[in-house]
Amino acid sequence: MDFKSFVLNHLNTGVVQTNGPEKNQQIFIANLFSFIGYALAFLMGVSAFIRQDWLLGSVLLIACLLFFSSHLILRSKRITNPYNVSANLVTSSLMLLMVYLVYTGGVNGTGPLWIYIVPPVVLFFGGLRKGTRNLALFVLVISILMFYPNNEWLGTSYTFEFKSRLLYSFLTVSCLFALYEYVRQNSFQRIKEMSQKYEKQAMRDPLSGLLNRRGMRERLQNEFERSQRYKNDLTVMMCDIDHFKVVNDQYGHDKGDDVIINLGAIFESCLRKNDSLARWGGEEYLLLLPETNGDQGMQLAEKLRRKIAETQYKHDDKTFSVTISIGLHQIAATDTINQAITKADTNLYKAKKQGRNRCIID
Ligand SMILES: Nc1nc2c(ncn2[C@@H]2O[C@H](COP(=O)(O)OP(=O)(O)OP(=O)(O)O)[C@@H](O)[C@H]2O)c(=O)[nH]1
Repeated sequence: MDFKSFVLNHLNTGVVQTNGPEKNQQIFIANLFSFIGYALAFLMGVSAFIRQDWLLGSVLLIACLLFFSSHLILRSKRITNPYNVSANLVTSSLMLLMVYLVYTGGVNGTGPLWIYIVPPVVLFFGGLRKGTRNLALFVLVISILMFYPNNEWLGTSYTFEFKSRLLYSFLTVSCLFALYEYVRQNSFQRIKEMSQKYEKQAMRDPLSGLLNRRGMRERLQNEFERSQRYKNDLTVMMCDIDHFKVVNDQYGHDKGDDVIINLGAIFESCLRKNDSLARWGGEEYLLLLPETNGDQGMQLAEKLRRKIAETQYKHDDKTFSVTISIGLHQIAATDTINQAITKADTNLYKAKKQGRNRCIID
């Protein structure tokens, strides 16, 4: 394994496809943060030991171990939500380390300069609400430590100007990061809603609002697998409007469209919640009936056929009605989805050949 793939492997610890892209990105960045955290803490800890600053060196090495543990947690299969546990560990270790640096002053009083790492990390891991809460807690703790009279709660001493400017600049940076996180969350939410909307639209037929072929394929796949696993009955029904060309020719395309929409509504009104209905082609509908055998499917088909034939449409001062032909097939264990649809289609063809306005099952 070369160095690049080693680093990428390391940073992708805990990334699995089932998480989805947003979560995986968070896990990747969590690994990156913990990697930077433990590498920096380790180097600074070693350098503190070389300077014979035993206490700072030990604290930094403990921080290094905590950051490394947050990475190990992401590998764990036993922890229920490894990302959350790891994120909590990174943020709390970082905040404690920074409180310690503010308290002691670090190397020559430069320790507090590291606290600007806190806002981006805390807001990234905690999100806007929890992140702001953690930041407020952090500000409260360091303010009490720094502004307690006579630097009594500090292991070092800072001038009032240094402390107040440190606090102001920290608050400014925190506000800017919180604003950025707010905008980022809002945009992310909007993009998510839009992509869900478009994903939904891509599954629907714009005229009738029913599922289109793509949407129905997904349902077919799911129901097909379910019926095979639990040995449940499953019936497909292919319906086609008879002589629909005549409707278009005599009453116009718009009226034809109305008929297509209305038929969809009639089908829907007769179906169960578990059934699926799609506009499969121009004037063709596909119905999928889980836990329904051929006889039960045939009863429903007859009901639909009669209801549709009885429905009257008005055009100017004329009324007309349409009929449908239906081909059914109860799916057998040996059928593939395509074979089942072809068999229903063959029965529909037979119904058309035998004079239309009828239902046929094999
Ligand atoms: N108004 C309208 N018509 C459509 C739509 N999609 C397909 N059609 C029409 O449906 C008609 C289908 O005609 P054919 O395939 O000859 O079948 P048919 O006239 O229904 O005759 P049979 O199926 O043999 O009973 C065509 O005239 C298409 O233009 C649509 O979205 N709106």
